[in-house]
Amino acid sequence: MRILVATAVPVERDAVASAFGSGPTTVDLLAAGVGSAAAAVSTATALTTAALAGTPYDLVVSAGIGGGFQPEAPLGSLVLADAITVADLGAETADGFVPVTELGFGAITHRPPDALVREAAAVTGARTGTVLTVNTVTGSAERAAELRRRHPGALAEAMEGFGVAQAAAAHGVPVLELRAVSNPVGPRDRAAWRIGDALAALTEAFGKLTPVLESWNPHDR
Ligand SMILES: O=C(O)c1cccc(C(=O)CC[C@H]2O[C@@H](n3cnc4c(=O)[nH]cnc43)[C@H](O)[C@@H]2O)c1
Repeated sequence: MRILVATAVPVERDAVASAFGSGPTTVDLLAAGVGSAAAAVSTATALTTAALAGTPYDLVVSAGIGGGFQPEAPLGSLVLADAITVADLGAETADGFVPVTELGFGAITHRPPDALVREAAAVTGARTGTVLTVNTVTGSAERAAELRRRHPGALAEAMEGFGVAQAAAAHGVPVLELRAVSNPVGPRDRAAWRIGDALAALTEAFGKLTPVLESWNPHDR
């Protein structure tokens, strides 16, 4: 079982690495960049490189900190995606936002394997729900409410999951997204972000999650 974990920034990558100590692991870590496009390019490159070397990945995990919708996803808690949905890929119309799928193009959602999500949530204590991918961090109550109206199952937002999932799908590799909540989705208050607590939660989660991922049989989907 070969696993690729893609974070956005090095501090998130290092938080995941802290879960492994110095022993051998089947997990490779990648700081893939902030935003969906950077994450997609970096992840696709890593997947292609591994495949060409004859050692393809079996699973990709998009991981890092994220905003949590309140009160369902409190600061310091974990959210595991049962759906990875891009929230702002579409068109503004006189009737409001229309996703690209309703315009006849592409996809807006990738779905991680059900059984693996259930098992991973049980071992980490993560809540399961939709994790939105956005290009702009939400900064107002109005935008948060609009996202909740359009995505009633959303528990968290971040900026990379959909890009990582697009790359994984192009390679036929299953994907997970795990977010540790560093801030509420809503009015911007950068001083209230609890990044340290979220990174600690990410480390603890990977300590519990990795044995589950390593023993997962991809045919149990
Ligand atoms: O403070 C800012 O202005 C700012 C603007 C863009 C990005 C950031 C980050 O620190 C984001 C880093 C990383 O964290 C994820 N993240 C964390 N909270 C949220 C959120 O509420 N909404 C979306 N993304 C979030 C994201 O995946 C970034 O990669 C700060």
